[in-house]
Amino acid sequence: MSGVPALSFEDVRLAYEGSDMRFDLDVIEGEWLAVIGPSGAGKSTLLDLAAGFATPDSGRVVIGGRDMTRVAPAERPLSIVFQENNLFPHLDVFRNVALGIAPNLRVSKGDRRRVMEALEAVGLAGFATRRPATMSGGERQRVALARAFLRDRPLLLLDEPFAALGPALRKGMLGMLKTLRAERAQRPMSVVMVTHHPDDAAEHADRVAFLDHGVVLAVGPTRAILSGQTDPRVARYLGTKVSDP
Ligand SMILES: Nc1ncnc2c1ncn2[C@@H]1O[C@H](COP(=O)(O)OP(=O)(O)OP(=O)(O)O)[C@@H](O)[C@H]1O
Repeated sequence: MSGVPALSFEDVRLAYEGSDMRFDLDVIEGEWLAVIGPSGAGKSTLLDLAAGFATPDSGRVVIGGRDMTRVAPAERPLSIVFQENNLFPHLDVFRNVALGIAPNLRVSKGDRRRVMEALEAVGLAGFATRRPATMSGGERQRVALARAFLRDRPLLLLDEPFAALGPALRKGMLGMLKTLRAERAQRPMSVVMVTHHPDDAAEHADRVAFLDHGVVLAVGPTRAILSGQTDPRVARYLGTKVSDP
């Protein structure tokens, strides 16, 4: 896939005890890239490196054409949604979302309107004064999505944010994400989504990167990668049989 990279890992190396990682990967502006691979492959670490929660031993992390390798997480032009613990438990839903645009929680009238619109967009119009502990997992993840979209950063990192939800709810959440993203088609948000569900990748991703043992073993168009035909190691992971050419 050609185009301007929104995020590049340029020979990024990181060694933890027992695992060596080395990433070379471009995420193209406006694409939805799914990251799949076995447990321990380095998928979350890849996102941590992009977000600045991990610092490479060598190599560069470039976001929007700027070297961000040593830039603090808060200064990076991206949002990240994790599987859980995205919200501050002592703040109500309104404040949790408002943090996306007003880190000191000094909220103008315009901000207030935008927060309420974001909550409405994720179907949580009546939830502004609720605390996260009183909500379901799916509702909490919708709050996190509302905040991510309100922040309006060009890059959205998803670390299995819907993994703890049932299949129908997960599908619904991904559909909502797709809709929210389509609403700003003139400023496409690049998405990097770690998932253990190839079906989710098949439905939403433009491309898939397959990681194993800390390296990107295969990357390419979703259908080609998920067919298992491009790399037998992907086929083994997916449990698919590769037919003879
Ligand atoms: N902060 C850390 N300190 C030491 N080792 C780490 C750290 N973070 C990750 N690792 C190790 O790096 C390797 C990759 O971990 P990572 O969480 O990125 O894998 P993953 O592909 O996301 O796995 P899973 O699908 O199980 O979430 C693992 O061996 C893990 O133990």
